[in-house]
Formats: sequence, C-alpha cells, structure tokens
Amino acid sequence: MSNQLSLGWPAPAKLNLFLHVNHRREDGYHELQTLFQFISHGDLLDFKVTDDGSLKLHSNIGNVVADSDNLILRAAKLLQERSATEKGAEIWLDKRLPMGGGIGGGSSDAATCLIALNALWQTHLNRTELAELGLSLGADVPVFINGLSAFAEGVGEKLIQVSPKEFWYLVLVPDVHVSTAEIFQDPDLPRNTPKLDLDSLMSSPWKNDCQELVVKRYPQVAKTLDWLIEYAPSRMTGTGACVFGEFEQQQQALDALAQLPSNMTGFVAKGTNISPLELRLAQL
Ligand SMILES: C[C@@](CO)(OP(=O)(O)O)[C@H](O)COP(=O)(O)OP(=O)(O)OC[C@H]1O[C@@H](n2ccc(N)nc2=O)[C@H](O)[C@@H]1O
Ligand SMILES: Nc1ncnc2c1ncn2[C@@H]1O[C@H](COP(=O)(O)OP(=O)(O)O)[C@@H](O)[C@H]1O
Repeated sequence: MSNQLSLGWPAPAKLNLFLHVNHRREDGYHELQTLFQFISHGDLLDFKVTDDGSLKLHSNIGNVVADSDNLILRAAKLLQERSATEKGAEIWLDKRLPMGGGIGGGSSDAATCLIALNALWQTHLNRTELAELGLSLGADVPVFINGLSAFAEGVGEKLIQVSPKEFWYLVLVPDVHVSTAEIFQDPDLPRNTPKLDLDSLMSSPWKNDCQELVVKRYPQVAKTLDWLIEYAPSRMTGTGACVFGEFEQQQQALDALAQLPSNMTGFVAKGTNISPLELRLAQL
C-alpha cells in the first residue's frame, strides 16, 4: 500500500437523539446517558502513505485549527507511537461539517484517521485498542470507531449497540459557537436526571438536558429551534448549537429546508445505524 493514494474515507456526523445528564463526578466530568446515531453527511478524508514517518495535513478550509491541536494529526501521531510504525502519511481533509456544533465532526475525523491508517499502515490494532486510543482524544471518538449506533453511558465510552429508527433529519446550524466546557460548568445545568434502564429510555419521550439552558443563553439557538419545531419534532444535539427535526420522508425534510429563511443554514441527511465508514472499510 506504500505511497498509494487511498481516497474517500467518510467521517460522518452524529446526532445525540437523547442526552441525559445524570451526575457530576469528583473530577468535574459528567455521567451521561445518550443515544448516538450517525447521519449520511460528513467530512471526507484522503490518505497517502509515506515511508519517512512524517505527518502532513491539507484542508479545503486552510488551517482547521493549529496542527498541534488538530484531532486528525493527534490521532495519527498516537497510532504511530502505539504501533511503533515507521510509516507516515499525507492527509487531505474536505471539511464539510460545522465545527463545535454538537455533531462530532472533530471526533469523527479522528476516528476515521485511526481506522484508515490502521488499515493502510497495517498496524493491526483491534477495534477495542483503537477505541481506547480514541477515548484519550475525546469522549465521542469510541462510538465513531465502533461504527454502530449506540446507547452510551459513563462519559460516552460504555457502548451498547442499538438500532433506532432511521429518520430523515433537517439539521440546522445556528450561527453561534457553544462551548461544551462552558455548558457543563454552568450552575443552572440540570445534572440529576435519574439513570434509567435502556428499555425505559428507548420507550420514553426523548429529550436533551442541555437544551433548556443553551436556549436560554443563546437566542440564536432559541430562534432556530422555534422555527424548526413548526415543521417536525425537533431537539438540540450534544451541547449544541445544532438542532435537528425528524421526518418520515426525505421530501418532507427538503420541503422544510426550502422554506428556511435566508439568515439560517442547514442540510438534510438520513439517520444511519451503520456508519458510512464501515462501508468504506469493507471496500479495502
Ligand atoms: C456531551 C457531548 C455529547 O456528544 O457533547 P458534544 O461535544 O457532542 O456537544 C460529548 O460527549 C462531549 O464530548 P467532547 O466534545 O469530547 O468533550 P471534551 O472535549 O472531552 O470535554 C470538554 C469539557 O466538557 C466537560 N465535560 C465533557 C464531557 C462530559 N461527559 N462531562 C463534562 O463535564 C469537561 O469540563 C470537559 O473539559
Ligand atoms: N479536525 C477537526 N475538525 C473539527 N474540529 C477540530 C478538529 N481538530 C480539532 N478540532 C477542535 O475541536 C473542537 C470541537 O470540534 P467538533 O467535534 O466539531 O465539535 P462538537 O463535538 O461540538 O461537534 C473544535 O471547536 C476545534 O477547536
């Protein structure tokens, strides 16, 4: 595989179909219960394996963040260290997902990088080992490595496979950045939703415990959600700012998108319980 281009590795976004905050731990992190589903919209990565150990990232939007902070380069470096491979890579990122919107673009890029380079470098780590590496980069990385929609507990690392209905979603992207750390530090965040068993959670109405607070703090999120809720059952994903409405048919979601005021942005995507990354991996 050396020095060959390997094109079209998807890094799909995720939605948190529900998100419950159960408890703040001694270390400040929060115990969550959440349901992750992938959607058919994401970033795309291309790779060229090199023999000199160097790592280089190019992107359609220039510097995504400083190289030392970029989750793609951090993931590649971790895999090099863990496997002691002497190989390197040139990586091209086609960034399509909004950053910091609660749809997991950075985490998904990191997961795709780990899965793709593990295959291309032939470093032979298994999924559990890759998920462990990924967790050190972010709480949402393991679910992207696993590649299956999942119910998650802990800080997101304890995963149980589930298959929620694959709706069509209209995802709206409010023009505001919501910091995950800031929301989890806010004294007004409710953090006492009782832990429930999976069957009860799947059959109760789904909610996001961060939504009320984010809506209160960020009028742009409130306005966007108010608009969307007229068209479909709608909620916020993660700690925001993105919100999603669920539709039975693609056309219904597209019709709503066509009505979107010019000062709002969004896209239509399908919920998918198997990550598009799995399908790409199977093509090798
Ligand atoms: C809550 C979720 C749900 O998907 O939100 P989104 O980021 O997707 O919006 C994620 O698990 C977020 O994971 P991730 O984005 O990796 O969070 P991190 O960077 O690890 O955490 C940022 C900060 O948020 C707080 N934090 C994060 C996760 C958690 N379970 N409890 C916390 O208290 C911590 O203060 C941490 O320093
Ligand atoms: N490759 C990357 N893509 C996006 N964000 C990245 C990347 N590498 C590092 N980051 C940083 O991670 C933060 C969270 O990214 P992202 O996963 O998009 O947010 P969220 O989890 O809220 O959807 C960004 O604000 C950015 O500073």
